[in-house]
Amino acid sequence: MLSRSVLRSLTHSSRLFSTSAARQQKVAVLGAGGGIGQPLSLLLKLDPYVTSLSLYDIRGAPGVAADVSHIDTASEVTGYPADKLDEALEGVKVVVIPAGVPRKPGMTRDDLFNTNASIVRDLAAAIGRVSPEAHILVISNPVNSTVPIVSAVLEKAGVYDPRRVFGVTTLDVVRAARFLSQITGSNPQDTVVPVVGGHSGATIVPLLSQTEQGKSLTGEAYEKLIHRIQFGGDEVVKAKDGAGSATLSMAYAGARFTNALLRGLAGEKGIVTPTFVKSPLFADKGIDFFSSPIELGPNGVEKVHPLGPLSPSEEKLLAACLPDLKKNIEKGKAFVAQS
Ligand SMILES: NC(=O)C1=CN([C@@H]2O[C@H](COP(=O)(O)OP(=O)(O)OC[C@H]3O[C@@H](n4cnc5c(N)ncnc54)[C@H](O)[C@@H]3O)[C@@H](O)[C@H]2O)C=CC1
Ligand SMILES: O=C([O-])CC(=O)C(=O)O
Repeated sequence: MLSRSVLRSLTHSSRLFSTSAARQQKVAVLGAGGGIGQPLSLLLKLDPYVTSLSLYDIRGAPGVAADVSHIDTASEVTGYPADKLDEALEGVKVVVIPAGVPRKPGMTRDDLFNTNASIVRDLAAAIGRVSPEAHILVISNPVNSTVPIVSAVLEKAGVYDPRRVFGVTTLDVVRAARFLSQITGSNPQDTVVPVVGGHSGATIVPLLSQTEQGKSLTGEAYEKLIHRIQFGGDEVVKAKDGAGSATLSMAYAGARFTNALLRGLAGEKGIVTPTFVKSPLFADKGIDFFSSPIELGPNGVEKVHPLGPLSPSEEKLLAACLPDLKKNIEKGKAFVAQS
């Protein structure tokens, strides 16, 4: 079991905009014109920790910015067209990246690599040049590879701080809470499931044994729930039938993670949530990025929490996760090495 205080923190950190802002920050969204970018920009406009919102896309960001800017919260909103990336990044403390193509039915997240790897690489290079101290929140898939890509680009540029690069895996946590609560009848807001590993299929490892509501689930009910959490993205891809993947639930998850980070940066204590970061947990197996509950603070990552005791089923899930994750990470690194 994770310690009581970590579990309490996970619960506390699973609220969107739960407190009033102590310190505010400039936030940029790269890919703001897209299916995730638009509702994410809307939700960030509502976040009291955001003082200024910089919306960039190769298509449509000024229009989204004009629209969102009419909402009656205090933050300033500016839209930047394709040729104004550097301006969009000036002075930003947090950059959220949902730029890139989404899946269509029949595709894996890894099938997006060929298009999205270079998009993310080029955006990371611009961040490294213009706002090297920014915290970078990567949504673009495949997250298991795009986070190593961003990290390697910053490393090449000599500005890498592993405490400031995050893969956003919050949607897995959101789905786990929702799907489990549908079975148990619990309130999803109080149903906090640590989800660790990576963000695709078998690399997504939900730790139901560590939750009050999930620990007694066994047999077919357990197997079905694990499958649903691991392949929740496919449900949406199938239902959208060629029109993309999760956008609205992802915008919610992205806004929630951004808010958690902003609260940590502002000095709030006890902000703990899973996110895919440079991690020592499986570094001895050559896997140096991993998602586990992370404590967020003024410098970004303050503490990487261990996984805690796993059930025999979770040990099996972890064993299946690690080789896939290793391949995804190595693919990202190799891409930058060859660029
Ligand atoms: N981490 C996660 O849990 C999730 C990740 N995703 C991923 O998020 C990404 C975006 O998904 P959607 O918003 O649905 O796609 P979308 O196609 O609706 O939007 C993507 C946006 O990125 C923009 N874009 C492309 N190249 C760009 C560049 N170089 N600079 C700035 N903007 C650029 C496009 O113009 C478009 O507006 C996909 O890779 C998807 O797989 C989606 C859901 C969940
Ligand atoms: O399934 C996809 O391609 C988008 C995604 O990452 C998710 O919804 O978890």
